[in-house]
Amino acid sequence: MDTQTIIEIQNLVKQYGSITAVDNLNLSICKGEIFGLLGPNGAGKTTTILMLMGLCEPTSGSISVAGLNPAREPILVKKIVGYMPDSIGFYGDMTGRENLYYTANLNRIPKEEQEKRIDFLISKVGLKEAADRKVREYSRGMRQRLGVADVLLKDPEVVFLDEPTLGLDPEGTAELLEIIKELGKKEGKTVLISSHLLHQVQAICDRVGIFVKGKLVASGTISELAQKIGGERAVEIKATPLEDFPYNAISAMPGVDSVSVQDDMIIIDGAGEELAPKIVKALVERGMNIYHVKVRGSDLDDIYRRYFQEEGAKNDK
Ligand SMILES: Nc1ncnc2c1ncn2[C@@H]1O[C@H](COP(=O)(O)OP(=O)(O)OP(=O)(O)O)[C@@H](O)[C@H]1O
Repeated sequence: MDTQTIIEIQNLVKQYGSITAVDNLNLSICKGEIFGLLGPNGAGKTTTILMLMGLCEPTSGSISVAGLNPAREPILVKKIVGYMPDSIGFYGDMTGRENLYYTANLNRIPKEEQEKRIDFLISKVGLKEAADRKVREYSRGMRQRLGVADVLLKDPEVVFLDEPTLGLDPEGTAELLEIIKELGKKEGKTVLISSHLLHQVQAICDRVGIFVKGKLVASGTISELAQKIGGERAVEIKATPLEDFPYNAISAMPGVDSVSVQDDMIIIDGAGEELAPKIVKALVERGMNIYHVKVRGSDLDDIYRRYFQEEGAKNDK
């Protein structure tokens, strides 16, 4: 990945009266990175995105997007960023293609480029079959895919997606996530996704930032966050036949504190990420069938839960 910084946020604060929506945010995002802004409702994600686009003025602090200051140069910033809000408005009585032409004209994309670009994007988001149907007949998944095409029309360097998969069925979600992933990996676009759907974010983001009450309480890759918080260091395994499980051999492994069985799950306390492959190897060598392996604390759900517990505990003091 190109490690050139494209978004730089320093000491950013946004206050609405007595509410501090964004509280001293510092964050750098690299070109081509897919970054997940995570947090519950009201954590300050949307306010941050609006300030990055120059649609809302910071109370204090500084922002640079591709070298531009969104508060002072909002028109230039709007040329290089694309924004897909959580509910996108399309004209229902126009077709998907017509809606894209409408946006292309609004964005002053030269007429001679419009057809090629729109055809390309329609096929990119998998709407070839549906492009000439009225948008009011579209499913939510199709509308979201049209939304991605709409955002990409002006070929933005940075794409902001607010809760892009909200309300989609699993198939629609998987398709949309694949499209988003390609934006970063194949096209070098920088993508910021605001979401509270952790598994989806985990599947496609290079790094995530966890927001709680306007504060960025942690940021990094999933494994960095797991390390920072000092995971539970337990490995859980489902393997059969359970009676063949080599308790003594596994208990004797350096680092293992204890081995126990909870329902049909074997829990190996003390064993972290490093020991998991060795344990699996030992079981396979003994002819066991493995159905499930998880290093507890390494999952974004665990990390998220623990950050919230920590922040809750601080606020209770
Ligand atoms: N225009 C506004 N006027 C007053 N308060 C606002 C305004 N916009 C946001 N807020 C407040 O700022 C805080 C952060 O809101 P924001 O919408 O940025 O959070 P969010 O993390 O995006 O949440 P959501 O997931 O619900 O969109 C909330 O307390 C919200 O009520």
